[in-house]
Amino acid sequence: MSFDDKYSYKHNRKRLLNLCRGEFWGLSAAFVSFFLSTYANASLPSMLGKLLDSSSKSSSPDNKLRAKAGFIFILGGLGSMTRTLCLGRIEGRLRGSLLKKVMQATLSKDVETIKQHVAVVEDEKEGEKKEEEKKKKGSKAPAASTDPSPSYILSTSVPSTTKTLTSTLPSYVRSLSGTFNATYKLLNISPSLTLYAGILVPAVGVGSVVLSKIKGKQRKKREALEQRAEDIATERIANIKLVKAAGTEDKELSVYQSAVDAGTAISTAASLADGIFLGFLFTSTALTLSLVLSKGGDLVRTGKMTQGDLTSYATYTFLLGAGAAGVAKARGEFKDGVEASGDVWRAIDGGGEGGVKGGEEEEAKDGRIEVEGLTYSYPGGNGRKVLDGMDFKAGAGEVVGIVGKNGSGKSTVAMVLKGLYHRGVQGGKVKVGGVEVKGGKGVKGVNVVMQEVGFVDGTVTENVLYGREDEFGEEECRRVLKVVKGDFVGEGGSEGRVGINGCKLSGGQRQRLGLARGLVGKPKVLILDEPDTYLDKDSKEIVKGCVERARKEGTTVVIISHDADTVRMCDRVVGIDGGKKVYDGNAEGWIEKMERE
Ligand SMILES: Nc1ncnc2c1ncn2[C@@H]1O[C@H](COP(=O)(O)OP(=O)(O)OP(=O)(O)O)[C@@H](O)[C@H]1O
Repeated sequence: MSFDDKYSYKHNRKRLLNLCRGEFWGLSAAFVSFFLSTYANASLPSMLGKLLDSSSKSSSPDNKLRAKAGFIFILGGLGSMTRTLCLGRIEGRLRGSLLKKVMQATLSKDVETIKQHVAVVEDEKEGEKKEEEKKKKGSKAPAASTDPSPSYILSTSVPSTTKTLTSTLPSYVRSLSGTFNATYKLLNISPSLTLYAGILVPAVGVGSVVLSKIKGKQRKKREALEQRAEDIATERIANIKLVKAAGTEDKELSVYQSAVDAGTAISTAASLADGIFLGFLFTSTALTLSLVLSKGGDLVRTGKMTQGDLTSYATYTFLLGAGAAGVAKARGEFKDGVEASGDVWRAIDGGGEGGVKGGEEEEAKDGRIEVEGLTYSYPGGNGRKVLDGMDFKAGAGEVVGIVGKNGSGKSTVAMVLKGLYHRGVQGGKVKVGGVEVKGGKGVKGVNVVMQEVGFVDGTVTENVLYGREDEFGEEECRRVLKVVKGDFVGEGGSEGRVGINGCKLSGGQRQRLGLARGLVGKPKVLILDEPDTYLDKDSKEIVKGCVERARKEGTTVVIISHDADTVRMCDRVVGIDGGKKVYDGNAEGWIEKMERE
């Protein structure tokens, strides 16, 4: 079964309905209250007719009838209230549970898969073209699946999935039962008059089929456009400094506006189709009602029908129209919701890509690194070999530099060593401390300080010990902060907050805290990816201090750097070009080679 077959409409609907299983008691209560309110709704027009007949026939009130009417009014009110309450609670619970599952699945995906989303968005236009071509050729292959961003799934697809179950589906059932009930009552009160009301049925049927087809097509386009607009907004806001510094606010606003406008144009077309249908329904209902009332007036005048019956009849005619419109609307919305749920199921299943890391990482026995014939292509990167049979070795406790031009593959080696990139590995062997790194599983005892140090909104201590809080406490934090002279940080010291993504920190402070994080727990291997980018001349001494400290602790240090001073700290240097090792020797030799070239 292919990936697209798995997420067919039938599969998505089955999985959506399966969500009900865990909500048996809530749904049972909602069903009972739904039954009560439907019963009250269905009885209301006949009851009103009876009240009219009773007050027009006699001046003394029919208390029994009034009590029955009062009971029905209260029953209907209570039923509606309980149904709304039950469904609202179920909606909240289901949404919460799906949000958690999507987030869990997103966090368990590998870095390469999450990064790939960017490429999918960029390829959207290409995808649309291919789809058009497929249609022209009459191919029955399933439509290419779009890949919404995790944030779009959390903010849009999950709520529309749960609403389909707790709002659309009940409206569908309510409208359907309302339509059947109204038809039954109409036939019961006057079969001859029902001929007139029957005019509505074929018109509504044809209208609903046409409308749901038009809406289905528009939904797909609208979703893709909404997602595009959200991605643009997220990216531009995250890069607000870039936008402001370049003074491109107006340009970015117009890019965003055209994405929003494209979505609005589709929504307008969908609303127009909805509006035409509902307008048509209103006119045909009004026409039918006027026919019913004029013919019914004749029947009342000739004594074949009471005024109360005619009132009930007119109300049921109206309810039939409203029920049929509700069925058509809910049917289209249900289809949309089932399709939106497909994004949620794909996200929860991990979309067949990446995957959850299984089990504990094995501890490195020592700091040896052995990379043999490593070949790597980025997933979605057109098969280009970023690493092409790369060899690299480091002995325990050695300080080795990985050097080379921009884009030569240095950071990719670091990510593979840490076990963060694995899907793109096409060949070769990677071992750290005698333990093989494979299948997205890293080796315990390897710390990496990334080129862009990441932060979460919390204190300095929380960020330095990030992910290791169970193993280490404040004492370890103080020790590593001292090495990087990190007692500088903010007003609150190590208890001061760094802000969302460390927005309160300077570039140099970020890098120093990154280095401190790298030293936590005296790792067997420490990988430093361009640790000196944001540091001034004095602060570069901090990298030196950090490397010396690691050396003393017997840690193998891998430094990726372009800086000659940093490279000189290394015992040995490995040069890469085009994903291949082109140099293995001392630092001075490499620096001379660079100067010659
Ligand atoms: N997600 C990705 N998808 C496709 N190609 C990528 C991706 N990330 C990086 N690359 C490509 O892989 C190559 C190696 O990138 P890498 O970051 O390893 O280089 P680097 O040597 O560390 O460069 P720099 O010195 O500029 O940091 C580059 O040509 C880059 O364009």
